[in-house]
Amino acid sequence: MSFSSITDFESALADLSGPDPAAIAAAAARQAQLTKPAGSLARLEDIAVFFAGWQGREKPRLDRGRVAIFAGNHGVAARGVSAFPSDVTALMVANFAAGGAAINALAEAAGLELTVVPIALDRPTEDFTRAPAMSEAECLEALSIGASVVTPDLDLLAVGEMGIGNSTAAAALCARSFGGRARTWVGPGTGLDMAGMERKIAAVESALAFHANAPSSAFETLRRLGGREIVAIAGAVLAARRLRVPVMLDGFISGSALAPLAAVNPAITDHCLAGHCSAEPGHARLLERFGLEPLLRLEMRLGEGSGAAVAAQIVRSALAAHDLMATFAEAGIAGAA
Ligand SMILES: O=C(O)c1ccc[n+]([C@@H]2O[C@H](COP(=O)([O-])O)[C@@H](O)[C@H]2O)c1
Ligand SMILES: Cc1cc2nc[nH]c2cc1C
Repeated sequence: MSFSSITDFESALADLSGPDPAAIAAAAARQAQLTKPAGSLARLEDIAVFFAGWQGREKPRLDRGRVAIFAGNHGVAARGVSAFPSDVTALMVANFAAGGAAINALAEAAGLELTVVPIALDRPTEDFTRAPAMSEAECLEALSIGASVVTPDLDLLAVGEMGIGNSTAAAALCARSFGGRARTWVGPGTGLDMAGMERKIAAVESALAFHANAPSSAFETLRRLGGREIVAIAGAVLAARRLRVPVMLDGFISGSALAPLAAVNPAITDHCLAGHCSAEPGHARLLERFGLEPLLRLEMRLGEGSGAAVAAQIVRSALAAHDLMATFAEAGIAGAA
């Protein structure tokens, strides 16, 4: 899937297919027959049925899962809104390639493959407090780059990001999409002190004022306030929907990619699970807006797909129970009276 025009993007967002009702019914019926009191595996049961619906099979699988990490640099970082300098983005991309980052260990532990996609790191986006972050062509290109990591053989796509300054973009995207004051969406990111937080709040406030009269479409919000890695996540999630590949979201920044889309069509998160709730304060608020209950609350705030990779292990447990447990009939046990 690629996005060669804004219309391509808008039609994909307007025309979201649903899960397979027959597979959902078959998986739910199987859950009801497994040797346990009805509902006792609770959300593990829901996860199995969710995967059945999107994969279109009674017994869903997780043979091939991919973590896709997108990386981008941000003009707004020059405003002192991160605890780290922008060159750390490229250095961490090199670390992902060398196998030394947290996500390398966590993807390996979860049995997921890892794809790292740096996007024009030597060309930071414009400072969105005084200009649109990207041109239309740049935004479409980032959407298509995101879509290109999704292949029909995937059983799960986990989305992650790396980009110094991108929690400022995420806060701006959420505020513009869902309303609320800048300070309700801004948090410490990589570890800002109080003075840094005030600069970050001021940057988000300036951005909201600068773009206040711009069209409120999902594309314009992404283009004006997003970053290339964030836009790529939006493209990947749309492509996954087209191919019915379930998605595991990561933290605040990965989720913020869907805020402008959800403001237009809330069904965009229907094929997504929230892997965890990050310590970044805006994340809990964002998940509430999406109506998603996170699988984990470990107070992580790393990004790079780390929370999504850990949560994939919960999915493995859910699918194993669904696939491998005996039914009451098979075990010769009478069901509930
Ligand atoms: O996933 C999260 O919720 C999360 C929370 C705080 C920071 N991060 C990561 O830290 C970077 C953004 O933080 P900052 O302070 O540079 O805006 C970016 O590379 C993210 O992957 C990620
Ligand atoms: C070291 C470092 C690693 C990261 N991984 C994702 N975001 C990050 C930000 C920093 C600063």
